[in-house]
Amino acid sequence: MSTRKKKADAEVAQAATVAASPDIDVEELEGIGRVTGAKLKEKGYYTVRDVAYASVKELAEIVGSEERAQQIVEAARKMLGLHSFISALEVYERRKKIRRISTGVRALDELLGGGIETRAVTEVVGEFGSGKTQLCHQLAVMVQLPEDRGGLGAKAIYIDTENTFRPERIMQIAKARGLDPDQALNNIFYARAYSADHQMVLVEQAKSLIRQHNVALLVVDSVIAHFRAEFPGRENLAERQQKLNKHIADLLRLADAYDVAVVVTNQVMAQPDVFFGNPLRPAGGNILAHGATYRLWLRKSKENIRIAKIFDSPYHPEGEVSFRITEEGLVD
Ligand SMILES: Nc1ncnc2c1ncn2[C@@H]1O[C@H](COP(=O)(O)OP(=O)(O)OP(=O)(O)O)[C@@H](O)[C@H]1O
Repeated sequence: MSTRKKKADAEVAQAATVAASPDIDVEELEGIGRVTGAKLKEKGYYTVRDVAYASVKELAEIVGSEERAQQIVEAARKMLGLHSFISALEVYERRKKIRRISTGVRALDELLGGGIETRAVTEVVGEFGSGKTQLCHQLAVMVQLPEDRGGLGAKAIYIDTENTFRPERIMQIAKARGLDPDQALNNIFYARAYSADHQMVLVEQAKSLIRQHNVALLVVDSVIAHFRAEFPGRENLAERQQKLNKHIADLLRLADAYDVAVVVTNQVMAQPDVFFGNPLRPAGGNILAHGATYRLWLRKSKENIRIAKIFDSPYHPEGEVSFRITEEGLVD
């Protein structure tokens, strides 16, 4: 395993442990030592979270020095995934490491600045039949192509929540792109998610697959279906949003730590205030809006023509392009 993957692995495992159990005993903190752990507990700092938000000065009185207190606070914040400031240069360097997967549609790639990005969560939104699942199938093939043909020579993981995955369609698209259809299927790890909890567990399991294989794409089609079904109505909205928020945060962490492109599809819902702009809005509202790095809206035009538009992106000018869905997949 490469050092990069090992480091990512450790960070994600840590974050996952914390997410699963937010009240981790302060003694679990790396390098804390039993004596210091006991002292902290004596003074009321029982959990990693207590320490992460503590004042360095107050902790210094317990652990003996400000330097040691600072180390402890930083370790706790790291364990909780509470990253602090980084330089703008580091932001720039990180952005340079982003890789792209071609969608197979030149106009769409141009709109996306070269293709679907790794280290990001791309949300594909659209009405029934707008082509969301078709795009996911196509990407699961495109990622396998060599770099000079728009791919990353890598495998894909496909989490299917509504039983819409069609291996025959993958074979068709693979063939059209010059890949061996059986091999193309073999390069896709597939799982059907039967509930929201199962879906979240599958994301955990996806991490170990990514560690073992060269995976550069994770698809969740559709990301919100189980959450909507299990937490219906306004009375369950808070719980649903909270759970969905955790799921999206987990996907974002995975994308960033493992240099993977995460693509989630989302349904659109009618909104009550149809007189103010678009009568439709993506399900899950702000959770996905804040979580997803990019939002791509697909719309059915006439016959097999589809319109794609990016919205809510800090990096891209809003614009739209059209493409077709044919036997060969998505084409210009
Ligand atoms: N082999 C094919 N040849 C041509 N067009 C196809 C083919 N397979 C699918 N399509 C087109 O794709 C459409 C289905 O798109 P897709 O399943 O991606 O929609 P979706 O946005 O995922 O919808 P939903 O929300 O229902 O899952 C079909 O209606 C058809 O127009």
